[in-house]
Amino acid sequence: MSRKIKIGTRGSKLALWQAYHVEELLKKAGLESEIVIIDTKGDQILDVSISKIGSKGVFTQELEDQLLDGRIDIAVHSAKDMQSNLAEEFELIAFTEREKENDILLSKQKGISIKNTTQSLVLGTSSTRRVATLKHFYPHVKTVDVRGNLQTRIRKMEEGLCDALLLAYAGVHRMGYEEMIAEYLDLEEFTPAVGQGSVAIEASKALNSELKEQIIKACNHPETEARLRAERAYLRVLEGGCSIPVFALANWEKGKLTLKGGIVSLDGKKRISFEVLGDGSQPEALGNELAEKVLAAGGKEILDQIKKAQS
Ligand SMILES: NCc1[nH]cc(CCC(=O)O)c1CC(=O)O
Repeated sequence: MSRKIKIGTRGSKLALWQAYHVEELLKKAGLESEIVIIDTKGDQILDVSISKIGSKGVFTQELEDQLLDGRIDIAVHSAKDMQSNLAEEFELIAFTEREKENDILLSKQKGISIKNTTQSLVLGTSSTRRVATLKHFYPHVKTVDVRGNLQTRIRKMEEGLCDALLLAYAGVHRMGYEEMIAEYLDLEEFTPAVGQGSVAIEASKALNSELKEQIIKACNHPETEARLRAERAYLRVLEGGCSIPVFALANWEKGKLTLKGGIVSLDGKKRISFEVLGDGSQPEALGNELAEKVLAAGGKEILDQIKKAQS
């Protein structure tokens, strides 16, 4: 009998949901697995803004160490938390079927909407993309930095820190708070972060190729994969970590991929966005094409400004 596949994950509730999700997909394909919880540096520094400590690898280093020495076979992540450039030894081998990509407002108050300009509204978020997008489209909305897991954020909201939280639908859905969703935000305005809504499976390139193929067959959703590879190629050119307000969303229609995405300046004054259309079999080329367009249209200046402000 073959041995159990070891799934490495962080210990947060959202991370565990993702690991159980992958375990379930493997099980449906007849593959046995076990979950190995790994503590990362990022889990220990929750009170400091990730953009201040540097996003690179704070949630992934310890998982990658264990991938390399074989203590785990795969590591499971929110696809959007994965940096665009992995170290040479690793690869993303599968992306689970994506769920709704939208950002949403979560609130206990009735009738909350960012479109209502007659009411003052304070939103809790810690994402530079969301703050800059609000400044651009909804300058009347105020924001306040809120950190921690979803449960902690909801508690802070209840204590009066903000009227609503601005979050990804996917995480809210996975944690079971859908009934508190007050508004779904428009994908044209709040174009999500690259990868939002999908779970990525990372492996060492040295992973046994037969096992790798079995895992891909069990967990990978090819349309989601094509969409995410296009988005991630875009992110790679922009060198965007989670602290840079870039956004991109690919869609799949009958073998064709559309990719819309861009960048917004931190003050919200400039927002550049394009849509490109290409062949579904060449997702990376499409990502590169979008990046070229965005950079040439002023994205380069915005990027340089942001890097200067954050250094
Ligand atoms: N940035 C943190 C993060 N990473 C993944 C999710 C949610 C799940 C997902 O988008 O796949 C979240 C929460 C959020 O942005 O609201």
